[in-house]
Amino acid sequence: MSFNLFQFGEEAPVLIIKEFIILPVAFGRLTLNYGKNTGESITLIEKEFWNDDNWMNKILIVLPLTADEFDRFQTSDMKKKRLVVENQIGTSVKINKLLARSNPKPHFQIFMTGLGRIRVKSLRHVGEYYKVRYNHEDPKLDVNNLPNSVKQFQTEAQKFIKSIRTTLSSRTSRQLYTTIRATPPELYPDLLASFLELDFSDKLDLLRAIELEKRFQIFINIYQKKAQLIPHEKRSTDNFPLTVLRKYGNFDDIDNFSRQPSPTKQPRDVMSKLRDRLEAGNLPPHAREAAEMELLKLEKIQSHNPEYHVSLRYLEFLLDLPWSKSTKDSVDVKKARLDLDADHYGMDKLKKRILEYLAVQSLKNDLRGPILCFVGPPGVGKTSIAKAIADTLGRKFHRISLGGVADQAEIRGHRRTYIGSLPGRILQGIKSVGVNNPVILLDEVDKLNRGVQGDPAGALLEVLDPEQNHSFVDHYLGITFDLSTVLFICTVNMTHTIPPALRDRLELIEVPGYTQEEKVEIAQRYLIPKQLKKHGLETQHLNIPSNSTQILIANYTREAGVRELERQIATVCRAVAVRIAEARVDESVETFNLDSVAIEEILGPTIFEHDIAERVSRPGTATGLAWTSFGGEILFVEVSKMNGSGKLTLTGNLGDVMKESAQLALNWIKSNLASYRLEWEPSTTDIHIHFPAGAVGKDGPSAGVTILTAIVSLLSKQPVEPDLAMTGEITLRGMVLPVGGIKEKVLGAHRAGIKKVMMPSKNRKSLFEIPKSLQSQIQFVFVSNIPEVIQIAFNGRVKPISKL
Ligand SMILES: Nc1ncnc2c1ncn2[C@@H]1O[C@H](COP(=O)(O)OP(=O)(O)OP(=O)(O)O)[C@@H](O)[C@H]1O
Repeated sequence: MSFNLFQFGEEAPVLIIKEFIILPVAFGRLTLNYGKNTGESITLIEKEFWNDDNWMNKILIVLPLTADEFDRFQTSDMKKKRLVVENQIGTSVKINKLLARSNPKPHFQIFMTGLGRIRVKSLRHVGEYYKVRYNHEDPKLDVNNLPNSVKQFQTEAQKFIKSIRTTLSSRTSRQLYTTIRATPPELYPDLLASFLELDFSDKLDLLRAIELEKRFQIFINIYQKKAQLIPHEKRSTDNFPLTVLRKYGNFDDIDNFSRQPSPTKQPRDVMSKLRDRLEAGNLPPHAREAAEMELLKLEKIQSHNPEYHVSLRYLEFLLDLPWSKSTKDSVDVKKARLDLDADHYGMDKLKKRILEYLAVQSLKNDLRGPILCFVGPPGVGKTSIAKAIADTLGRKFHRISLGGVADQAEIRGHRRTYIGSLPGRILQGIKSVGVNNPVILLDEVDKLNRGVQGDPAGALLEVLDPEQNHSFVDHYLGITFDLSTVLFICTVNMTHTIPPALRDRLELIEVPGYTQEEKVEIAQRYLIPKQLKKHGLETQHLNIPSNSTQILIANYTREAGVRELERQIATVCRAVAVRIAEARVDESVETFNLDSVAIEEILGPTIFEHDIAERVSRPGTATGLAWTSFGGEILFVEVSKMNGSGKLTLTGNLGDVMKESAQLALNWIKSNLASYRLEWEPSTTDIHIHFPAGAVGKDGPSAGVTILTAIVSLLSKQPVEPDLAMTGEITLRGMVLPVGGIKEKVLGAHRAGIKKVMMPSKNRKSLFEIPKSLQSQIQFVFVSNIPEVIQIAFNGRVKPISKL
């Protein structure tokens, strides 16, 4: 995946949704049913919120589209999807409550509060849903220079509020006034509109009105249009607004608004509360001094001054930080061993290293030491084992995803002089867990980007360096905060993209992909019980025998880890939950046995077919093995020739090293044409080599033997042996050199149904990494030069003349 260096703004998951709007400062409730068209939204909510302990602190973007735009989005490719959503206006929201229900059919209920308008800058597909980068679109109202529409609005709004008030209890009406006072004036149209039953198009006009003059005018038009719908004689009576007032449900929710201070009057109790907190908090001297200074400054600023809010937010953040709150460690290596074994199958090497680490640190009575970094494909349990470490130590856990971060301010905060400045993610995380010694997982450190906004890896170095991190300065906070008691753990998918200076500080520990047998064990022991519990099912409700788990793994997933498998098991559990909920009426609930027929009924026909033999049945194609950040995978190489002038064309998003391998292969063949009796006139023939799946970037020298085999296959008109996959680097003189990632490649080959793997002789020693169960299912052949490659790839059907 590549990132544009010039993408600014924050990133958050996005719910792209047809004709549903939540306005800033409004409450909204959204019901998401499990259905064909809601798969992406459901996965988003499950992964980003339901399965994440930190969901309360996350931002969701709700992006409303018209029916027309939505259809266009659904039916187009990624490029066109981007055109549909980029530059659109949406709302950033905070989810207040999330309910998963299975009655009458499975659905999520999401209760949320709109925070502000945003403009989408760019769209990114992450697995099965989308994320957007966005900018805030919050122009402020200049109170000294009000546009005309705002003045007109003030009169209309007063009428409106007065009439609403008569229909409300005195308590609710007080709350309403508090809410209005607490809302910045530029958001008044949104606030009042949230009390009206509005059409989608009216709401959309209002949402998309960034310019304030226009926004106020739109509200006035909407309000007046609503008023005209009411018969004249009723209009003058006080109950007019009731007829247009939305049935708002729980009016008490309005209380939640009142967390902001009044923009027109400086509430005295805000100051005294802050002072009380300052006195009660056990702040170190330098933080106390900074807080006192800020408090003095705040007392002097009028509350309608924009500076007031900036200063108040800063002070609240400073006081919220857990300067002296920490949890007590319980480092007990025996217990840690049991805890890790209790939720994680296998992973012996990793567990051993973690226990050693804990043992050493407990002897030193200090958890400072090398920074552990777990390396492996997605879904192999890197995050969940880090969480288990936190649990066994009795520490709080916080995860920070760094994928695609290109701005050092994400780590170290913005200086307060910036409008909308925020603290960095490290301190935000520490604030959210409420203690200063959590385990912080820095996820996807290998996907940090260097952007125009500074180098985030440099900032991270400071965070991780034990020499420096006791006096870490976040630009927003402006004073030092001691990070030395935080236990940092990093995860990466691949090592070569970790910024080099950072790699130096990390102790890399490999977490490899799983074999089919290991996956069955993980599913039977952990994933199935976990999902049953999550869906409110008992073991007597659903039986998944291990041969059915095998079918799920082989036919419905293709991954190195077990994340997709867990998702498929969750789908099965949901389907069974529905059956049980429906069956309850006549009270007979039998154990549901998941056999192959039931699997197909619930999950549909097999997703992955083993079609390799068919793909390589024609001359000119060969199957290679590649190592990617998702684990090992098979990779096809296709070659064709045409009349021309001896040109070589390479397609399929290749890196330079891979292009060089192709050139090497071709040159070796040119110099050995005669001895293999290959039909080719280089000066009048063009050769085209293509690597399918052009969207995925490919590089490295290990495809050399595969490219060579595919070309020989084309020129000799002989198909390559079916069920054979290969890897190895070639040299111009015909040698085959060893390559890396053998274990992942072999696991990938096995997943794809390959029966025979050809690899360089020098890689023979890598076989010890491969589980015994796999060694008996795959035949390994070793080669040290190109003639041997050709001999094995064609099973003796292509031979050099000299050996005839
Ligand atoms: N060995 C294992 N035993 C039990 N459960 C496992 C094991 N490995 C993975 N899992 C489960 O698989 C799921 C996915 O794991 P997790 O999210 O930790 O993967 P990850 O390696 O961190 O992936 P990513 O790199 O995408 O963040 C979790 O529910 C985890 O508990």
